[in-house]
Amino acid sequence: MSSYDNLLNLTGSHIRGYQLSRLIGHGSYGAVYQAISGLDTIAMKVSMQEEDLLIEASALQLLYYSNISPRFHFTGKYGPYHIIGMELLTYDLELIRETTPWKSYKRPTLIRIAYQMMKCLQALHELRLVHRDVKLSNFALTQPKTPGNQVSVKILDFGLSHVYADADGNLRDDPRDFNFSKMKYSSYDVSLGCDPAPKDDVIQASYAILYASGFDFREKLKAPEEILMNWKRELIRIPRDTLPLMMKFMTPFFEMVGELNDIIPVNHDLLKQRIQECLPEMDAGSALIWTEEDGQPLLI
Ligand SMILES: Nc1ncnc2c1ncn2[C@@H]1O[C@H](COP(=O)(O)OP(=O)(O)OP(=O)(O)O)[C@@H](O)[C@H]1O
Repeated sequence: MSSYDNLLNLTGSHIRGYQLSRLIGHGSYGAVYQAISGLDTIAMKVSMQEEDLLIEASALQLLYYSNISPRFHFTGKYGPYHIIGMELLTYDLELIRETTPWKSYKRPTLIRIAYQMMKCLQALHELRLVHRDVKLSNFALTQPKTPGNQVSVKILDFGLSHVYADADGNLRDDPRDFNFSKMKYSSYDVSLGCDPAPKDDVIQASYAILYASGFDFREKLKAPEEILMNWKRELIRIPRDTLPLMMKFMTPFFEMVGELNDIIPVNHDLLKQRIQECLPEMDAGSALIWTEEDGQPLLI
């Protein structure tokens, strides 16, 4: 058995001058490790899927200066695996939601998270990139900055992303030919069979925001196809009546999400403005702070 037989067993391996020190997590085809070289600690994604990993690497390079995705360091090979070295983030937003006592974010935190999610999508879409796999666990926090422990939200996992248009605006097909209509958390249009467009990233983000608020989206996804489709349609058609009680305060945002279509480009600035209108007494664009309360990590 060679030293790289098992993707999940690479702790201790030396790759590109880094030693893999801890398995952070794994997805369907790859694993992410923490890797250390002297004082430098990074994240290393190791995967069997060459094509998706190369697409992820090029997306991260394209986004390098936008500051909304992990900073790209390098890409390469290790035995049968393809690797990406990138900035190490801390916890993803789903993990934090799960560890809070009420399994939800409080309004002022939620509003700032939503605002930063829109900033992430704005930067992507301005580079004609669609993410196509937007969910709460694909957003993660940066390492806290001193002084003040400020953190920001970055977007992860570009394996399913796609540059949807060239510089002249001509639409580009993805030869990988994924079937996004089968993805449970696809937007209504995509569930019907339409190609995912920027507005569908925003709609998926609106589901992630609902989930972050404490709404049991995971349970909703288990509902029979017809009921789920009906809910997705009603959420964009009449958000005021479809939103759960605790989320009615975000109606201005959801109403605007409901008006999005594939003809008029997404106006991210207006979406951010709508998020701000949902909780006027607080600055939605202000920084998130990572702290501790009774020994428990807390995001405020
Ligand atoms: N740069 C990073 N810094 C810190 N953690 C990361 C980084 N990139 C990914 N992770 C974490 O590593 C884990 C695995 O990520 P990965 O993107 O491979 O799979 P996934 O999103 O969990 O699953 P899937 O591939 O099925 O969507 C996740 O928990 C993710 O939060």
